[in-house]
Amino acid sequence: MIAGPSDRDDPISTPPQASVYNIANYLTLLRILLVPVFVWLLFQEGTAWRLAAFAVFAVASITDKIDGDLARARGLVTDFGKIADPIADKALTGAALVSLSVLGELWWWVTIAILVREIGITLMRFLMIRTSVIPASKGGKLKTMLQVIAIGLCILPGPLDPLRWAFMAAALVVTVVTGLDYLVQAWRLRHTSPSDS
Ligand SMILES: O=P(O)(O)OC[C@H](O)CO
Repeated sequence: MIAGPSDRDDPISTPPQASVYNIANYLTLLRILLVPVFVWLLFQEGTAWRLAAFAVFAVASITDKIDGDLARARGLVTDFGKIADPIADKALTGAALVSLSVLGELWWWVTIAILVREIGITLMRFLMIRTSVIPASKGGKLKTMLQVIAIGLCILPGPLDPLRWAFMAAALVVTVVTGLDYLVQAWRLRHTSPSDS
């Protein structure tokens, strides 16, 4: 959930790396493939479908934790994983947020604020990919964990409102703050010559 193949604090990529064809990256791809399944289930009517959507969302979220642990334990951290892992997280949470807003169960402004941050940081990572890879920070992982819990609570049927909105508010705040932190990190990387470090 909050850990991924991208779990490394050093923003500069250093070879040699494991092959990209490894179990951790396959789990990341599985997470992406589960997104349309999850969305389809979410749009079906009835409590059973809701619970099925929640189950798929939970499984997909758990692969995030497993792929990160595997990558670290088996030395499978790759630049591909560092980029693909946050994208898989964003595909899952982004699809969930948009779906909930389309269904009228979440304010659009919350979804848009989170999407702007997520897409913006992803674009920034791509723009900087030639010079450095900015991996997920601890704050970024906390953000994903809070988003997953908040979304999970929104998916679940039942009277969970105070809890739902408390987690969604916390997720929103951490999403914005970590986004600003990545921007500062990127600015520093661009304005620090190799001789300065
Ligand atoms: O905040 P980001 O963009 O680094 O994403 C964090 C990842 O989703 C953690 O797995």
